Amino acid sequence: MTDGGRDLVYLVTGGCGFLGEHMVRTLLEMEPRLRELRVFDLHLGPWLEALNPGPVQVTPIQGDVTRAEDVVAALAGADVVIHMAGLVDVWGLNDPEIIYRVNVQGTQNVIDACVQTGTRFLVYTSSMEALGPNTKGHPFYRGNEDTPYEAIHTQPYPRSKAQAERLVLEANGRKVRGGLPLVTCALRPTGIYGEGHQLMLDFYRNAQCTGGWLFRTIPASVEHGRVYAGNVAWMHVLAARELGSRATTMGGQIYFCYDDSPYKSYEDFNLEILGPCGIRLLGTRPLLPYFLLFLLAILNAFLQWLLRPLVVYTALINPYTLSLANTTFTVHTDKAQRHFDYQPLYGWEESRDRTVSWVKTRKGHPGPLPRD
Ligand SMILES: NC(=O)c1ccc[n+]([C@@H]2O[C@H](COP(=O)([O-])OP(=O)(O)OC[C@H]3O[C@@H](n4cnc5c(N)ncnc54)[C@H](O)[C@@H]3O)[C@@H](O)[C@H]2O)c1
Ligand SMILES: C[C@@H](CO)CCC[C@@H](C)[C@H]1CC[C@H]2[C@@H]3[C@H](O)C=C4C[C@@H](O)CC[C@]4(C)[C@H]3CC[C@]12C
Repeated sequence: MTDGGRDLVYLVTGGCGFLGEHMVRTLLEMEPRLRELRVFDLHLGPWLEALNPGPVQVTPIQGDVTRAEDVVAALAGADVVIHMAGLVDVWGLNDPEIIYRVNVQGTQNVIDACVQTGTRFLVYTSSMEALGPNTKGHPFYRGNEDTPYEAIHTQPYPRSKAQAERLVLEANGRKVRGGLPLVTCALRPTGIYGEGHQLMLDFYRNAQCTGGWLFRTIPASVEHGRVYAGNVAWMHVLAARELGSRATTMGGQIYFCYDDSPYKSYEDFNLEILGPCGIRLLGTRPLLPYFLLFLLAILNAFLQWLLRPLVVYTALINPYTLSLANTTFTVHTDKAQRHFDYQPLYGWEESRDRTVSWVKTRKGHPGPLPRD
């Protein structure tokens, strides 16, 4: 070991995204063996500049996971890769072919680069959507990694996450350069919230336009899984740290991401954050009958199709997001604790308060913000 035990090189793909920034900051704070942290992203954030100089060398790498040569160059000499770059799109913003290229081919490129360069440990950020909810609306009520569930993927984003996850798990045990086996695992967050969560800010700003009100559209009884970004990042730190010594247990495994965030409907959960920011939720039951919302979702999908040659029209509600928001999907598991001693770093109150404080700092700011 060198430099006071700092001997490891990590690469985080997608390190400048919402979760990526939490990942980078958590690694710097919580991984004492880190010598160099390479932050790979299509778009580099200006906040990276403030991280050097420090005890860890932070190396920003502007690159594209769909370009195999970019990935190989970034990975050469790295010990661990945390692969979270991806297109998160359930709104039809991107062509399905592009989603496939980034999420699936990009992941294959990361695996191939591990083999080529000799990087032995790969943690993949999958999603609950690799499993569900399915389009039949089957509830997944506080399930775990072994709960049987019929995964049906009709949409490009969840399909791509399921395909990429499979590639990662199947790559476990492949021989990398030097002859040692690759060790992989996949983490499946549910809906992530926290500082930098753009969609939370969008709900906040929408409510400001209606005098501080949000209107209930989803029954309070529909539970939606949520997890704090700082805990998701912490789970990645621990998984990456333990993959070497617990390869037999952890290699090729999936883990749901979980913490103490309460089980609530999507809107009731958002209110836990937005309530302290002065927002109220109108109605104890949905204010619009479901069939009207469904018609609105269909209309939005039709408009998207109609306008496609001219503009990419997107709306929050489409048939898929509506079905997602209206289907119970929550997890209750301790697999990560059993396999690699995971305990949430932040309790619920702290996770909530950190997010509330962040929303409040954005309060008076007009229009969309660049991430900082
Ligand atoms: N946000 C959630 O609720 C959630 C839930 C479950 C899983 N996830 C997964 O977590 C990961 C991060 O999601 P996020 O919410 O931070 O999204 P995000 O869009 O904020 O971050 C993704 C990052 O990947 C980068 N990226 C996109 N295409 C790239 C390419 N071709 N090459 C290199 N970098 C590229 C983007 O520039 C961005 O910085 C994704 O893999 C996503 O599927 C997110
Ligand atoms: C009916 C609307 C009025 O309030 C609410 C619509 C909410 C939807 C836009 C969101 C409901 C569920 C969200 C998704 C879920 O939290 C899990 C996800 C998995 C992850 O991999 C990416 C993000 C997302 C798809 C997330 C996106 C937003 C919702 C569909």
